[in-house]
Amino acid sequence: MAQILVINGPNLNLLGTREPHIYGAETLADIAKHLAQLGADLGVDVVHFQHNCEGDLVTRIQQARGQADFIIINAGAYTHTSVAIRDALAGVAIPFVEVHISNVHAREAFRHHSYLSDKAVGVIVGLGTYGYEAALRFCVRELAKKSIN
Ligand SMILES: O=C1C[C@@](O)(C(=O)O)C[C@@H](O)[C@@H]1O
Repeated sequence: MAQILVINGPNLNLLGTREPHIYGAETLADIAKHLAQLGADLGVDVVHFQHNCEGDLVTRIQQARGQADFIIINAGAYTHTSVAIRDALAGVAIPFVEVHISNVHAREAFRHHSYLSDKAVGVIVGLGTYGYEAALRFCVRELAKKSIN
């Protein structure tokens, strides 16, 4: 069964209570549960990982080599700062989709640049927590295309 690794970075463990006017009321546990259920319906294994530390995120990306077929990543604030996470994603060469709950382009200028976007297969911003579901559906479609060809 194909594996899709969902990675969430710093402060996303606070979803539900963190600036709900920006990030909504859903918790990370709600999102993880929903994605696991959707993954089961779509026939893929969804593995979830959250960490607040950059090095742990890098290590988890490295461990995905040979395991994950796709990565969905919301690197939180590290999106805008982390060459290390960019290098890890490039290093393992696993296709990935970058997700942001908020529309980062409608926010502070420092959120407009991402160290990940030009390496991503695609980027989803501003769709709220539905962005994760959209990303998962996209990944499953891509994997199905690959297995047909
Ligand atoms: O932590 C986050 C969350 C975020 O990645 C989002 O999902 O909208 C946007 C980032 O700028 C911010 O630092």
